[in-house]
Amino acid sequence: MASLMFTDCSSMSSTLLHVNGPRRGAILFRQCVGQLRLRSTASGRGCSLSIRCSSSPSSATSVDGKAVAKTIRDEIAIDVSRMKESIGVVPGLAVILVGDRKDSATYVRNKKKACESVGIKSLEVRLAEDCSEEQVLKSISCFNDDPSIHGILVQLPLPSHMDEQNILNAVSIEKDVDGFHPLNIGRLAMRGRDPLFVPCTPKGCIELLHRYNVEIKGKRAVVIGRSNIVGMPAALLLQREDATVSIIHSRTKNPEEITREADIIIAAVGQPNMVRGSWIKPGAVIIDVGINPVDDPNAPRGYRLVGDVCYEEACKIASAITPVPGGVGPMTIAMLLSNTLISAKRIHNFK
Ligand SMILES: Nc1nc(=O)c2c([nH]1)NC[C@@H]1CN(c3ccc(C(=O)N[C@@H](CCC(=O)O)C(=O)O)cc3)C=[N+]21
Repeated sequence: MASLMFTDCSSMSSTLLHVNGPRRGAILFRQCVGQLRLRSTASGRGCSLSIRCSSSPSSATSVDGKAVAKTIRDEIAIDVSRMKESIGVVPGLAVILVGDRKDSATYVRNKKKACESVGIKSLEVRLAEDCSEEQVLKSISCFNDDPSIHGILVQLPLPSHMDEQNILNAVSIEKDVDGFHPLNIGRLAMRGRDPLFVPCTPKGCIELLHRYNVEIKGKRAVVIGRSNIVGMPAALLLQREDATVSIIHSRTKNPEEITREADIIIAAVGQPNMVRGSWIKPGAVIIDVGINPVDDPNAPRGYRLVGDVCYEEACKIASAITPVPGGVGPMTIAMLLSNTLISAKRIHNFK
């Protein structure tokens, strides 16, 4: 039983914070700057809580990644048909899937569906779990040379007998729509330089902040997690947007204390409900990248998805938060389509 202590709700004062919904009018949010009494019961992975508060607690805006992703797909579809009509080129994405992980197969299917929905051509190569690294490299090389392919994605994780670095390095930097090539990451890290592609998930996180008019410049941002594909590039992107950035990882001594300083939190660790209400500064904006399956016998699939942030606690303290599912996940796929379109436009010099 964890107990989070805020005291005396009746002295709660509030300031109004402006956050705009995507393409909607301004919404006003109550930023709770007073102290609340909050008791939470942490049982296993779930987290339930009860707030005893004399006035009703403020509730965060749900940052609707699903809706924003739909808007972005519509924008992309318009550009794709404009390109096809004026120069006869259809953007093409190649996806390489090695092995038969169920989750990977689902993601790849969703990417394919998303491509179809905007008119991007998609090609899929499936290789057996026990195929050789050379076979993967050969597929990559084929797509590198294929002028009808503008983006190449190697679905991760790869089987353990393969050298991921070796394989990601083989993708032509001009077609690296995942943005995982070291040259792209290096350019992302350097001032005055620009990568050809920004990794999809971090790009989706920043896009959500932009579309909800969350100011990043001069704000304190905390990224929880330092993976090559999300945490690290997310921190680099926030820094490029002039935030003051801290990165929290498994060896950080006082993660809760540091996170509590943040105006913007990007959580990408893969630990269900790790970030609790007590970690959050009132009024903070939270982007939850975690997509963690937890057993739930009542759910149709036998499990449900939860984020890295305890949503029920966080939504009472934050000013805005992404749900899981329906937050960052759909944005990742929308950004993959965006990167594929950017690539095709660049290769064909189409504005
Ligand atoms: N080379 C590579 N690039 C990737 O971008 C990549 C990858 N490998 N490997 C796996 C991860 C994971 N990933 C997701 C994309 C969309 C959702 C998504 O749309 N999720 C839905 C829920 C889906 C469901 O209900 O199962 C949502 O959050 O609303 C999730 C996860 C991309 N990844």
